[in-house]
Amino acid sequence: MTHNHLRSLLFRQLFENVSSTYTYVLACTASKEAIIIDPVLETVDRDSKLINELGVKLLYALNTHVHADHVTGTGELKKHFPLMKTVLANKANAKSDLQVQHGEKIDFGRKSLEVRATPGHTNGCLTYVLHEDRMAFTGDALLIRGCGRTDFQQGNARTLYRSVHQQILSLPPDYSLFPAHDYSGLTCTSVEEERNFNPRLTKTEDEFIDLMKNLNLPYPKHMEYSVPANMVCGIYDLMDEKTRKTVEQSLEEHN
Ligand SMILES: N[C@@H](CCC(=O)N[C@@H](CSS)C(=O)NCC(=O)O)C(=O)O
Ligand SMILES: [Fe+2]
Repeated sequence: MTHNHLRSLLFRQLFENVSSTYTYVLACTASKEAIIIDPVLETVDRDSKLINELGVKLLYALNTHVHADHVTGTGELKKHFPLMKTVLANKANAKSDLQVQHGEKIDFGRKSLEVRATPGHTNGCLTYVLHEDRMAFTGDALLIRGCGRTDFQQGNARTLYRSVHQQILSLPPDYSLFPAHDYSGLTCTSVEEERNFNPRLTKTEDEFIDLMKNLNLPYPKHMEYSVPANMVCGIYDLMDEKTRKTVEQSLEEHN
């Protein structure tokens, strides 16, 4: 007799349309233990309601990195789910309940995420791999047909190129890849697609570095307060006063 129902995954991809961020809820259907990846402050109420409706128990809120373009929802989520723990990479040098590093596992029920360090967009960028469901959550290291920029925080194009090739595109070709953002309406991709069609990562390392130097993108509009807010996982009490006031004000304007 098989027990596949005991190993199955409950999965939701959610979208925040101001920052074009994807948030993911994953739960083990057998135990109902769940995690959330990259929640956004503005959509915490929506996401909390969904988690309650699904009847799952939220163990961890994982940030793939210290985001620069929006404030993480992990701090506000703690108010809804007090036992939940915030997670960031130890290399992020930030404040979180748990600091994880390359090679560690994050378990929820019968499911286990492998933590892979994929620096280059920031030093603390992580990719979370769920091998048994052949999925990986790449944050801003690898975007669909793109990649994270390398012109601020601790960005380094050579490091990013190596991270993506060694830790993400080296996964089996059928693995599905889920990024932290998409700006063109695409929702997910696969290792095979990105190996063949990623216009940046199919270049040589030197060509990639040259291309990344010349992107000329404007800085994210909310970077000045998003980075310090995310360095403390979006927890108001841990923010300096100016950051807290700006975050509160921007949330009021949103609501
Ligand atoms: N316009 C947005 C910011 C867009 C941006 O810079 N996105 C980042 C990911 S969020 S740190 C990025 O790496 N983009 C790569 C690319 O090629 O677009 C805003 O103002 O918030
Ligand atoms: Fe980012």
